Amino acid sequence: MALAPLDSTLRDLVDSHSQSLVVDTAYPHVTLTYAQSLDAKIAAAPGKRTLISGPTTKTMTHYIRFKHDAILIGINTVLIDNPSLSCKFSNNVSHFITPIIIDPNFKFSQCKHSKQFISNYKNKINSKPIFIVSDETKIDSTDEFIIFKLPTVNVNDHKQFNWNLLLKSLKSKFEISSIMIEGGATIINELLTTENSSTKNPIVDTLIVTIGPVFLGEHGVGVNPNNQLSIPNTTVWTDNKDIVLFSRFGK
Ligand SMILES: NC(=O)c1ccc[n+]([C@@H]2O[C@H](COP(=O)([O-])OP(=O)(O)OC[C@H]3O[C@@H](n4cnc5c(N)ncnc54)[C@H](O)[C@@H]3O)[C@@H](O)[C@H]2O)c1
Ligand SMILES: Nc1nc(=O)c(N)c(NC[C@H](O)[C@H](O)[C@H](O)COP(=O)(O)O)[nH]1
Repeated sequence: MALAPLDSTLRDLVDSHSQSLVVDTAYPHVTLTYAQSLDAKIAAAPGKRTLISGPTTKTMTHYIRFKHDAILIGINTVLIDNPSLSCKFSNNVSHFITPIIIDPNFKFSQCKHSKQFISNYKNKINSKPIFIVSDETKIDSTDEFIIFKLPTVNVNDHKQFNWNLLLKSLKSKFEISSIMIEGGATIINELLTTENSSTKNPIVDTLIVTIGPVFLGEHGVGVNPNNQLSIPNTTVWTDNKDIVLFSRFGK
């Protein structure tokens, strides 16, 4: 289905929040963006794809994709939502975004749905997807995707990547200068409280949160970072349905 027209104020806000203030850095520009309910849930229940935001902010999401080299999500979101991870916004030119999936144990091998983003690569809609897997995983790149191996540490029996190493590696190995991170909950919670190890600023440069006019209740999947967190430099947009909060988070 065609996207709704892009609201011009939203376009200006995305433009002013998508540029790196510091260009010469070892890190890509990181935009963290997601849609949440009024009770800070991003899905109605684990495993349930849930529409929270409306058509105007959906167009904004695709415009944000248009402004970034890559889109990163966690493997659970891939398995639950079967996302297209493509950019449907075009300004006479198409934008080939690179899907990046965080999948230390390569759970993607258990994927039972149609793998939309792989078909999109084969149909020349996306760039070739990159899976980030643990360096202990025995899987190699194929003609459908790139396997990129990184070391992990064990935290509560989970293999954990270091976000600083991961983001710097994406820039140095794949020339990714800007990355949009869409979730899910685990990744959002981690990134909200991760520092850039050189500057000690938040590792996220820009935060864009869409709030839909709905409560999703106690079974919902929540955004709840470990620590208390104040959001600096905020600007708010609304169309009297959704509310979008923009922040130059990392500065
Ligand atoms: N509303 C929104 O904007 C939005 C956006 C994306 C996803 N979602 C929802 O989020 C839910 C999924 O969230 P979730 O938390 O279960 O899954 P997730 O998509 O965040 O994936 C979590 C998995 O990613 C891997 N991972 C994450 N951080 C890692 C790290 N530092 N090192 C190594 N591996 C790491 C692990 O395998 C982990 O189990 C789904 O219901 C989806 O619909 C909502
Ligand atoms: N903006 C937004 N509003 C929502 O109500 C919602 N549930 C998501 N969720 C983001 C999640 O990552 C989805 O899986 C992808 O947004 C799927 O979108 P695509 O198929 O890639 O176009 N995002």
